[in-house]
This record gives sequence, C-alpha cells and structure tokens, in this order.
Amino acid sequence: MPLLSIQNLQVKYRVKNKEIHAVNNISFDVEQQDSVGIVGESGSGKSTLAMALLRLLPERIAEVSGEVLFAGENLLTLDDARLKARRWTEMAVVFQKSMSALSPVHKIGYQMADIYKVHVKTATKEQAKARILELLEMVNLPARVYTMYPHELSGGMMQRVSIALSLMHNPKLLILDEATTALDVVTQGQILKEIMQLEERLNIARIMITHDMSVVATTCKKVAVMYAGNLLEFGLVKDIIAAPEHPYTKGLLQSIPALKGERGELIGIAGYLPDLSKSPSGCIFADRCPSRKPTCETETPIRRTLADGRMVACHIAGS
Ligand SMILES: Nc1ncnc2c1ncn2[C@@H]1O[C@H](COP(=O)(O)OP(=O)(O)OP(=O)(O)O)[C@@H](O)[C@H]1O
Repeated sequence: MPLLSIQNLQVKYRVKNKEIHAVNNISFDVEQQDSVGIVGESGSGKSTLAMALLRLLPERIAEVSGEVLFAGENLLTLDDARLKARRWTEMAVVFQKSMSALSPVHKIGYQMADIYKVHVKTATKEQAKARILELLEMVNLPARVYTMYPHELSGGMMQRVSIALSLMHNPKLLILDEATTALDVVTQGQILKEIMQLEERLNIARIMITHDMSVVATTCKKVAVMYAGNLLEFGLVKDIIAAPEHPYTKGLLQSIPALKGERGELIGIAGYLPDLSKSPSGCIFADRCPSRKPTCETETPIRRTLADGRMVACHIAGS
C-alpha cells in the first residue's frame, strides 16, 4: 500500500458568484521514502493541493472532494480529533514563512517546547528541552538558538527551525511548500542536502512544492507537473527530465538555464494561465500548446500510462 494515495482530488474556491477550479481531478501516489516534486508556474494550484491534502482549507471558502488516503485512511472524511493527531505526528508541513507564526517576544526554545507539549502532554520541562536540543542539532543549528529570539536568526536559520519543528514527532511524510525558495542558493543547497540525509536516516517521504525544476531535478525521485489545476505529467525525474512527453513539461524544461555546457536559447511558454472559473472544452493547455491539433481544442485528454510507467494527460504525447 502506498503511504499516500491521492485519488481524483478536486478543490473549488467559492469567490462571490464564481467557482475557481484550483485543483482538478488529480491522482497520484507517494510511496514510503519517496520524494515527489510538484512543479508548475505561479497559480497552477500547487499550494492549494498541499493545503487540501492536510485539510487546512477552510470549508467556507473551499470545496474539497476526492480521496486522500494516508496509510489507507481517508483524511478528507476523518473526524477532527483523529485528523489533528495525524497532522504533525505523521505528516508535517513547512511553508516559506512558517516562522512568521512564532511570537517575536518569546525565545525559540520556549516556543518549540510549548508546541512539543501540545502533542506530548505528559512531557516534563526537561524532556521537552532535551528533544528540542536534539532537533536543533539534527538541522545543524547550535544549541544557543534555544535561548535566541526569532529576530536574532537569519533566514536560513529560521527555515532550519521550521524544519526542526516539522520533525518534532517523527512524521512519515514531510510537505515542503517553497520552504527554501527565499534563501540564497548556497544555503538552499545545504538545507536540501541535509533534508535528504535526514529522510534517509529517519525513513521519511517528501512532497516538495516548488516552481524551480532544477531543485526537483537534484532532490526528488519523482515529479508531478501541474498546470492550471491539472496534473499533466507524473513519473520518475530521470525519465521526465531526459525525455519530457507533455509539451508543457518540455516548455518548462526549456525555460531553465543550463548551468554547464553550451549556452542555449531560453525559451519561455507564450501566453497566460486560463481563467480557472471557466471549464475548457478540450485540453486545458491547448491555447498555449505549440503542438496542438484540432482534437486538443474539443476533447479533454484522458490520463495514459506510458511504457516507462509515467502518467501523461495529452492527446499527442507518446505518439
Ligand atoms: N483563498 C482563495 N480564494 C480564491 N481563489 C484562490 C484562493 N487561493 C488560491 N486561489 C486561486 O487558486 C489558484 C491556485 O492557486 P495556488 O496558490 O494554489 O497556486 P500555486 O501554484 O501554489 O501558485 P504560487 O506558486 O504563486 O504559490 C489561483 O488561480 C489562485 O488565484
């Protein structure tokens, strides 16, 4: 059984008298110790997908349907108490600015211990402190961070504290939502390397949301390519980067500057994301697709599995 199985996940935001189809019928699995990068341009629904998985979207603004099976249990229908127990203890999320949730007037250690005691109610002060110091060490922070205030930390240190918090209860799944995007490339590289080492040691699977394909290429086993709320291609990074099938994935890869070798021409993808309040009659990417044919404008492509096991939703891919 996969650790996480997402089946036909849909999220609609209700805005005035419109419905925004932010996530449309998405299905994929995350295995134990897997690392799945979710890529797509801004507005493609990546964060909405992450929030929906953890059931963090308020019901009054978003309608979520489908199934999110975590270790076989549907998180979307789980009662609140069980869901709360699973969040943090079994699945944890790190956002780009997770630390902004911390109070500026209390020391880091004090706040971390407080959060620890929410789930481990019987923990003594000493036990909580010992665990926090262990976590700080795990993310390569000096013990003195325990007695520091949030404003005394650099951006990289803050994200390390957020990662330490997420590891507090030994989760099986970590979701990183642009968690290292705002950092300089050197710090980002160091933190990602450390995360990969921790995953291996602690047996953790990771979903990583980013708009940076090169980060996915270097840190993930699998990639999910999203566009306007739809999953267009999903499979092993090594297969997809070597030979992308979906024209959108090809466009994304051509938009990344090569670090080594000859300088090639950078090709962007012309056009804009479609209006998500309207349902297209054919493929969601048809308007911008350089390879479209007449069927693409009239028929929604169904998901197909190609010989190497990748999923692609496109009329022309694989032909
Ligand atoms: N609370 C909300 N109410 C209405 N629409 C929303 C809400 N949050 C997001 N959306 C819309 O849902 C779509 C997907 O947004 P989302 O933030 O999930 O995309 P994203 O791929 O994570 O983008 P980014 O990389 O910029 O964070 C966008 O069209 C966005 O405008």
